[in-house]
Amino acid sequence: MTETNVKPFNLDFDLVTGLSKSTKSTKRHLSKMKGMYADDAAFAAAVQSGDPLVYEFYELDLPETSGNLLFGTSIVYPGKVGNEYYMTKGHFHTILETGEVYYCLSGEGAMLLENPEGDWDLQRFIPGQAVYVPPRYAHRSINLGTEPLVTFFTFRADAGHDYGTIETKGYRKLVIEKDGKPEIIDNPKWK
Ligand SMILES: O=P(O)(O)OC[C@H]1O[C@](O)(CO)[C@@H](O)[C@@H]1O
Ligand SMILES: [Fe+2]
Repeated sequence: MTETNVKPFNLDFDLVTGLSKSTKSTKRHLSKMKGMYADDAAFAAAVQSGDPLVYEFYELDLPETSGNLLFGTSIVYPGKVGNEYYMTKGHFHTILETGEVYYCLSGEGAMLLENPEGDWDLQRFIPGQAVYVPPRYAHRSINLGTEPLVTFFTFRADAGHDYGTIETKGYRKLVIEKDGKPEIIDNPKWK
């Protein structure tokens, strides 16, 4: 398939659950996130006792060209590993200069962003709020509530996902629960 012969189509995404009846999601269980949470003992215990589903999202089968847009929902379930909220792995785009847009449909949480130059930011997700991920920023969604955090995203189809940097270096910041409230702290594992 080329960019020019993709036909118009539509897909359903539930506004509350984020799930689609017409296409299959990609699921990430906790065991796929080794080393990403600060508390290794809490991580191992949670994997041992059932390896919970942390998040799922939709990956469209479109040609990965600069003229196409990939889109779908991302659903981060509520929960914590130790005192750290459930989150996505997070990634830079392989083409670092490509941005992305997220729009929160339900739940509450935040997007943690950081660029290679060391700037970082936490943008709040509440239903109806859009968050812009500028070029160069790694992005990770975090569920800070008690319901699934559902966002709709779209980005240039050739952007690609660079997980390596986050897997080896980690994020500069973490979001943990302290006295019942989210708090941003330095990541003790950041290299
Ligand atoms: O790529 P991660 O960090 O595992 O998180 C997946 C999310 O990121 C995206 O790749 C969009 O940036 C979606 O496919 C999905 O919502
Ligand atoms: Fe992305």
